[in-house]
Amino acid sequence: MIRLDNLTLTYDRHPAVHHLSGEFCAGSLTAIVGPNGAGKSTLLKAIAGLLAPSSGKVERSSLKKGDIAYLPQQAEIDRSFPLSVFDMVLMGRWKHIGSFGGAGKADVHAAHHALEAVGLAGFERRMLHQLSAGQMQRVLFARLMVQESAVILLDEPFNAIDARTTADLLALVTRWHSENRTVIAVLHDYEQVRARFPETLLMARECLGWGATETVLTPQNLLKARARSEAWDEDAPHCHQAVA
Ligand SMILES: Nc1ncnc2c1ncn2[C@@H]1O[C@H](COP(=O)(O)OP(=O)(O)OP(=O)(O)O)[C@@H](O)[C@H]1O
Repeated sequence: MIRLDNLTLTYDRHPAVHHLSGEFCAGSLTAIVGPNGAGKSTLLKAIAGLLAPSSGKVERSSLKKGDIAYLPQQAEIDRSFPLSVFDMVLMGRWKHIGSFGGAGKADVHAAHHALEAVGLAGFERRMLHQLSAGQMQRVLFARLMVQESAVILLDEPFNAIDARTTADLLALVTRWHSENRTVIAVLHDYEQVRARFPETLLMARECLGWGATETVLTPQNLLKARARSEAWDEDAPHCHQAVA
């Protein structure tokens, strides 16, 4: 379970996430939604341990760093690095391989199996910069598969991805959920969220709703989120408590 306790996250003292409290239960499948600039990616980074809270905390109970897999937005991934598809997927096995060991049979098998599962068998030797956006996303999902993490964080995983690839990758998300992993995804497609994600956190820097998707994604809440984000002052001083 991951618990947020009065969590506030800031950049250069500007608040991006405000006094957020609640919990992601073990095995839950949650969408984080909200307008642009609502703090969704910032929250995901804090859960991944990549951004320190300016106040409050993220409690990860007994989870260790390797138990949390994080998929950033595609724009944040440098594809010019000379790396093959196979090596990229194999890198996901680092916690099994360790710092000094080489990849064993089981690791190589897991990487091949994952590439097959995402429909990229035969692409092993391709370099990352030779892939389309959709193929790259399949590679990143294959890497998540071999990580075998208890918690999987996905930041806009289906952005600019065609319907077929989205359906394939959504099926993987559903499989992870059935395997009792905790999956948290930042998404913008409300229909997708309603159809596939039982829990939703709606935020506009602060929490506007967190719970069963049908009770959170109401027209009133969505209007409130839009109004809240439009009204937000980018130059607001450090962390005044927002009024609910
Ligand atoms: N590295 C950074 N340095 C300074 N400010 C940042 C940084 N990253 C994000 N911000 C600011 O923090 C706020 C929240 O950004 P964040 O990326 O978390 O929003 P988001 O909800 O993920 O938005 P989107 O839907 O557009 O991806 C925004 O006002 C943004 O400008």
